[in-house]
Amino acid sequence: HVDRPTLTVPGLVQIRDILAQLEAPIISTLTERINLATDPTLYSNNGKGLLRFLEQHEVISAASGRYDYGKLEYPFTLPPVAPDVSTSRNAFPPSRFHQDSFSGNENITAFYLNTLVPLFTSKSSFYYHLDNSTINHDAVLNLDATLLALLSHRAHIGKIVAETKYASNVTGFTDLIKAQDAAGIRVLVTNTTQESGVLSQASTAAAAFSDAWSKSGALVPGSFASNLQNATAKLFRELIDITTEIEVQYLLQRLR
Ligand SMILES: O=C(O)C(=O)C[C@]1(C(=O)O)C=C[C@@H](O)C=C1
Repeated sequence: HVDRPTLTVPGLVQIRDILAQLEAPIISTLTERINLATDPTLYSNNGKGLLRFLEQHEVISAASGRYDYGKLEYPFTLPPVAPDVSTSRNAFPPSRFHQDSFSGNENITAFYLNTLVPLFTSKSSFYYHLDNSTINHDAVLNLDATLLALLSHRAHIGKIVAETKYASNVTGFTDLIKAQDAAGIRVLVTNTTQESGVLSQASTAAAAFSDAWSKSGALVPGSFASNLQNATAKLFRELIDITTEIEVQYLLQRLR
């Protein structure tokens, strides 16, 4: 992969801005999805139907370059991008992005199916059908696909968080990487003050979105605001954990 471009990662302050800017689109999509009635059979067999839907869409997305090297977008159903290998002709100095082989998408899918989908309890739909059916598999799956892609992108920003943290503490990380000390790396990348800020901003955004939907005249059940708040809290707690795992796995492979 010598022909891969040399991509330099931004600093931590800028990357945290990028993470913060993804909160509104994520909670906006969650707001739409939580207001559609859900047929649970859509997610049976470990989400087989959802994954089949994703695969058809991801084939089209891949053709437009969505999952190319350095996009920080990773498909749920297609083969992963090959990892980088450092050689003397193709070196990876600190701050140069180094593709690893880990994907957090399996964790994201499991969380989505087991924790988030059960919170999609709306009985009504904003699609009006003359037969009074609230079922709209395609609209539901499209929002699932949009939301999953956003969650995956957000979590995989962890790869560049990891790179920039490595670049600012090369000696500290090198020994841990050589020892393949995942627990030690996890301690070094974790910042609980930052986590609290992320969670509180997500909570503020969820309140703003439920407010805006109600004030804009959308049809919402009485439990909408608290359901959205609850789903958002669970979602961002999990996103931070998966982002952290992606950071750790990235660093374990950083010196390859
Ligand atoms: O901002 C960081 O330092 C990150 O590593 C990102 C992030 C997050 O997912 O938002 C993950 C782990 C840290 O404990 C704090 C925040």
